[in-house]
Amino acid sequence: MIESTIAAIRPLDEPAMVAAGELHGRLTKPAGSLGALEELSVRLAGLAAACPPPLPEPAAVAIFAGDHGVHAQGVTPWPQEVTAQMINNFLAGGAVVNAFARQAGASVTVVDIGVATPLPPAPQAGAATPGGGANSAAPRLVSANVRRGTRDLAVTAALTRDEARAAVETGIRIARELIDAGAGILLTGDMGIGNTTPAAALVAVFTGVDPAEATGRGTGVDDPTYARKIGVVRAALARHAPDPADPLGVLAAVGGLEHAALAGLILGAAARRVPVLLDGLIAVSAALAAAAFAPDAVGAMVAGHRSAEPGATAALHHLGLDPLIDLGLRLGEGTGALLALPVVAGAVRVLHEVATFDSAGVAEK
Ligand SMILES: O=C(O)c1ccc[n+]([C@@H]2O[C@H](COP(=O)([O-])O)[C@@H](O)[C@H]2O)c1
Ligand SMILES: Cc1cc2nc[nH]c2cc1C
Repeated sequence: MIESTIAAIRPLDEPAMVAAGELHGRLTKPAGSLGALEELSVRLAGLAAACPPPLPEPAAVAIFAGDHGVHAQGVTPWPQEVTAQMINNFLAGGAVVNAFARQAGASVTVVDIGVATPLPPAPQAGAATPGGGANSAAPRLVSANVRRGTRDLAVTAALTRDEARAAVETGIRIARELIDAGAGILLTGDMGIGNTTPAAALVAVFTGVDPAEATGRGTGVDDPTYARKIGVVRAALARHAPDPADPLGVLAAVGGLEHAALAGLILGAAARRVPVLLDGLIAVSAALAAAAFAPDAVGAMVAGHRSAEPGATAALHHLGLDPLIDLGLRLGEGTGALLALPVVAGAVRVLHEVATFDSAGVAEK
C-alpha cells in the first residue's frame, strides 16, 4: 500500500499553473501584490490540475498520538500519562486545537497510533466526517494502536520495520477516509510527550544538520535536560547510522509512531492531489520522511507556520517551503496549521472571486 501510494504521486500540472499565473495578471490588483499567496495559489492549481483549484474546504485535522520509549532518558519534564490525558481533553473539546478548529470550521480526528496508557475503546463510527462550523461533529477517536509506545531509541531501534510500515499505512488510510468523506484539505496534528526528540533525530538524518542544530527545547526543557537531549540524539544517530535513502528504516530506527503515521497522511493526501497543511516540528520531520519516499509529495505540502523549534526551520529549508505564519508557536496538536488555514483559503478564493480589469472596467497601468 505504501508502494502503490508512492506510485500515484505525480508532479504538479504545468498548464494549470500557467493558467493561474496568467489569471493573477488579469485580476484587479497590481501584479505580485498578494506576495506569497500568489505562488501558493499557483501551486494549488498545479496540484488540482485545475484553474482555479477547488476551495480548500471542508478542512479536517488529524491528530496522531503516540508515546516514546526515549522518555526514560529524561528528555522531557512531562509525565508520559499526559499524552492520554490530552487525548481525553481533545475528545472533550477542551484543548487549544479544539478552540482553533471551531474558529476555522475544521473537524478533529484523533488517532491513537501508539499511546502507552490504555484509552477507552473508540466507538466503531462509520465514515470520517470532515467539515465544521458551529454545528460540526464532535471530535472523533480512531483506535489504531500499533504498540503502546516505541522502544527507547537510545538503546535499540524504536520500531521494527513492520511496525513503522503499519503506522505509515494507517496514516494513508486516514487520509483516504477523510478525503472520501469530502475533505478539501488535511491538516496535521500530533500529541506525544517526548516526541520532539525523535523529531530532532529525523531532521538531523534527513537534512544532515548537526544534532545540536536539529534539537530544541520542546515543551520547555531546562539547560541540563537540553544538553542531555542533544546527546541522546547524537548517540542515536551514531548507534543506528540510519540511511536517509531508506525512509522506512529511518522511521523505525529513530522515529515515532505519530511521525510515521503523519508521513503516511501526507503521502495519502499527495496521491489524491489534496493539499496537506503542515503544523510544527513533528509535522515537518514527518514531511521529510514523506519527501524521501516520494519527492513529488512536496507539491502537496503547505507549511502552515514556523515552529519556534530550530529543527523545524532546518526541515522547511530542506523541503524548500516558506511558512505562512511565524508567531513563535511550539504547541503542536495542529494549532499552527489551523491558524494558517484562512490564509490558504484566501489565496484560493482570490482566483474564484476577484474581478478582472476587463470585467470590472478598471484601467491598467
Ligand atoms: O509543533 C511543534 O513544533 C512542537 C514543539 C514543541 C513541543 N510540541 C508538543 O509538545 C510535546 C512534545 O514535547 P517534549 O518536550 O515532551 O518532547 C508533543 O505533544 C508536541 O505536540 C510541539
Ligand atoms: C499540556 C500539554 C499540551 C500539549 N499539546 C501538545 N503537546 C502538549 C504537551 C503538553 C504538556
